[in-house]
Amino acid sequence: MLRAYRSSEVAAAERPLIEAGVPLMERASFAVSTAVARELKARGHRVAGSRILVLAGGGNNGGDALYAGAYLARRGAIVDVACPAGNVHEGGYAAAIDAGCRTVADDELATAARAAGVWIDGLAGIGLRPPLRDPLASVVAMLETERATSPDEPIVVAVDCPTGIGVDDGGVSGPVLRATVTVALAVAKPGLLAPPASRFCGRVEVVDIGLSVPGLPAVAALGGSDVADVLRVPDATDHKYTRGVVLLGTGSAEYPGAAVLTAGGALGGGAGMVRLDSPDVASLVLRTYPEVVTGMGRAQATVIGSGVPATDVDRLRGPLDRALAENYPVVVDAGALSLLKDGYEDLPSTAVLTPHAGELAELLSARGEGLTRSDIEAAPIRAVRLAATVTGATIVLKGGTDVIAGPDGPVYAQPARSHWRATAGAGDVYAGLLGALLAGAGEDLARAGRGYGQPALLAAAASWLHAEAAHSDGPIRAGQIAERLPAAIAQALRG
Ligand SMILES: NC(=O)C1=CN([C@@H]2O[C@H](COP(=O)(O)OP(=O)(O)OC[C@H]3O[C@@H](n4cnc5c(N)ncnc54)[C@H](O)[C@@H]3O)[C@@H](O)[C@H]2O)[C@@H](O)CC1
Ligand SMILES: Nc1ncnc2c1ncn2[C@@H]1O[C@H](COP(=O)(O)OP(=O)(O)O)[C@@H](O)[C@H]1O
Ligand SMILES: [K+]
Repeated sequence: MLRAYRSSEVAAAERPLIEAGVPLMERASFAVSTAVARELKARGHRVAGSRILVLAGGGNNGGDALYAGAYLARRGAIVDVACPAGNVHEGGYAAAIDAGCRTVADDELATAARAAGVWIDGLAGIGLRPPLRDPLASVVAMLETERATSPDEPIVVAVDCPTGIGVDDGGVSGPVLRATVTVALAVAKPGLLAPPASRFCGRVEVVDIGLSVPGLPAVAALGGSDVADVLRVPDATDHKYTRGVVLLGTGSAEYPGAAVLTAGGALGGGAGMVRLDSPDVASLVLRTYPEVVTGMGRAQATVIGSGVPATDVDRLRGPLDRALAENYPVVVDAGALSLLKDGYEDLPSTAVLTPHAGELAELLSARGEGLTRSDIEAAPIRAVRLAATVTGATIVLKGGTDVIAGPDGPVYAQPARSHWRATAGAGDVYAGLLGALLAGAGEDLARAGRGYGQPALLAAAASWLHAEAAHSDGPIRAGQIAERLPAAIAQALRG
């Protein structure tokens, strides 16, 4: 699991170590120099003879970059050092000069940038309060143009974070220096995991510098082994009912395929049994999935709304109210989200809402929170937290990175592995899959009560599996994502 902590929490955890003389900066800069060497080697280059540009701001982030430059110069790299902030970390600068680095004047920066195959971005780290001010703002804008137009794009290694991102809120409010790889010191930071900032980070590598940050992370991203920990694997005592029954109120005469796709998601996600309560589309679903049972009945999780137009959702009130009354989990997707615009003031965390940004904007405005779709896309962490607080429910904001929050606990940010996933019906598969994971835990969730954080964790696990199943180098259909879910589950369980 990648765990991200806010800059104030990192700074508080650092303080006693720094006071005790623990050489955090030496460790950080050594890790950065190792990352640079690894990037060079991966492209068939050696450190000796490579041209490297150190971009050093006036804070400790600049210090890390300068000491890293000194290590690399001692290994034979040709290292230029630019300090465009007007001030500089003195110890780091002295070490760099001592190791043979060359200082670049401000008017030589563009030329030095063009000549270097690697840029080390130490302009600002967790001490930055965006938006970036001049002179750094213009320097970053110039470097970004240089990077984007260069025939040989440089490898940009960001120290701790790409300069310019909102480290704590994941926002982007000015120029940002896009990274190839971000070397996160000790722990990730929210902006490294959550969009839009995470889109500027490249690969995120967390390096151990002997600093641990206590408490729950603000943002987390599950890996395969975390998913394996929460999956319910059947044993000799299980039968279809204990594994979890998913009831689907999905699909309609207008969008019949959504019922097929949610059923595929639930079956592929390991449901013990799938029941379908959508008479209009039952024969279509049975043609693809004869395993599905039609009609109402007991279920440990309910999925409603996928492929049901808002004009036809009244029939879903029954299953929704029953799930809420019995405290069983319910996934509220697509058209069914419109049911929540009136009433349903205080939902439990076992109600999991799966909007895209447009649907979340509509839901929030119906609840008196005037956020537009673009406000939500600019600040998804804030939007899901707000929506979870306002509704009491667990929120899955679907997109290139799924951003998930319950009424408390961390926000989960689960990235797509391929953007070919953005295809019609992929969300229906997700809703069915999530239904299966929730049904597997349904009895426990029903017992645990309203504010329990597990639904958000299960939604994050569903996002990981969905991303894995949708991983593709070319176009993929939603139906194929459903078919590949069993392999994704097996992959998580293999570790
Ligand atoms: N505290 C420590 O000893 C350690 C910190 N580490 C490094 O230190 C970094 C944090 O260092 P600092 O707290 O010195 O801060 P930073 O170096 O991240 O940033 C502060 C600098 O940015 C400038 N700045 C802030 N907001 C700005 C804005 N909006 N526009 C333009 N300039 C702006 C400040 O004037 C200051 O020069 C971490 O990200 C990490 O790289 C590591 O060396 C590990 C140990
Ligand atoms: N840019 C993107 N890259 C990867 N996945 C995406 C992107 N945008 C959306 N997705 C995913 O595609 C699916 C779309 O779901 P949704 O908007 O409900 O569409 P539909 O109703 O057609 O299924 C979600 O699982 C979402 O996470
Ligand atoms: K940086």
